[in-house]
Amino acid sequence: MIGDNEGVSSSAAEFRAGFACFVGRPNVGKSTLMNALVGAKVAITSSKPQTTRRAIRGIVTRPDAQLVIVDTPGLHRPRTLLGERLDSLVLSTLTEVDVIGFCVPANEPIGKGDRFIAEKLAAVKKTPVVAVVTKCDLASREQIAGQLLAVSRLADFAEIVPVSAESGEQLGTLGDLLVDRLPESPPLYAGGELTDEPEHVLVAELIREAALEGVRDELPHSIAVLVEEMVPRQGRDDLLDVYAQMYVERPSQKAIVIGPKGARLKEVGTRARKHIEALLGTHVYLDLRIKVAKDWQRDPKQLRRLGFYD
Ligand SMILES: Nc1nc2c(ncn2[C@@H]2O[C@H](COP(=O)(O)OP(=O)(O)OP(=O)(O)O)[C@@H](O)[C@H]2O)c(=O)[nH]1
Repeated sequence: MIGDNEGVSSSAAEFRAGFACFVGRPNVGKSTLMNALVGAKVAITSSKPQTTRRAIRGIVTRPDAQLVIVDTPGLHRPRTLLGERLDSLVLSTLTEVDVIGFCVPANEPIGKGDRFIAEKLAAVKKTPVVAVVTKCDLASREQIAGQLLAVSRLADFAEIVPVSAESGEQLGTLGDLLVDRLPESPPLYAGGELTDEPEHVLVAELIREAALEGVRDELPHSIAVLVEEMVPRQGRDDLLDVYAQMYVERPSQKAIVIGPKGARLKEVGTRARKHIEALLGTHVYLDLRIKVAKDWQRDPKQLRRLGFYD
């Protein structure tokens, strides 16, 4: 008994906890990687670039450590007001975390975008950077070796590790490399918690993800979802009414989302509802409406309304 207690107290003293974030140009697999490490779906993923707009935290709790992962939007050159705000969000995130994972895919040559980010990271001197070569399941051994070498020439990284979120290869190693750079600290969040995003934000993200499936390339940047109300149905403890508003920028986009005779919007609603039910563990009635908010990405007032604060 005494031996057990000693074991607990000595491991508690070495417990590490802190924050990590993944950066990289859009579509390199940051969200997928975070989900694979956390083991649950908390950040949305899609094959379209720049679907992630918020710093969503996923929490990995192990016997020896707790890693809180902040998922950042793709770092890119500002084009719209929304883009500028995203970039300042990313840069402030970088100085607040204990370790940064810089993601470069194994199956694409290093380009201007990667160099742009590597330069930004070099300027954030106080945070160690682990370079992560992602999507290794899509590349040959030679390609991976070449990419590791090319990445090592980009900047002076603390470590470079090849991984695949798809096959799970080297995810444990990556976890260890990140944890090694966390300070000694008791856990920051209670066990079992996977994310600290408010529920309505996660619900809005699930709806947006459902709406993005199978639509044209320009649409992702133009869709925003606001969950206006989530209330238990009167007299029922197993049913939640969710009222959500989807915004697009142009009437033509509204028509795409709605589809012929409303078929697409109905599909989006059904898909989103299933994910929300899985997230919240209750039956859900989803009231989903769609509105045109002209050029909302360029309008500070509308941006604030949709949750993108200065
Ligand atoms: N085969 C394979 N595909 C992957 C892997 N990781 C991500 N992907 C795919 O790559 C695409 C982009 O992944 P995301 O995780 O959304 O990329 P992201 O970097 O978070 O993208 P943004 O949110 O746009 O910045 C998706 O279609 C993923 O399924 C991997 O390890 N292997």
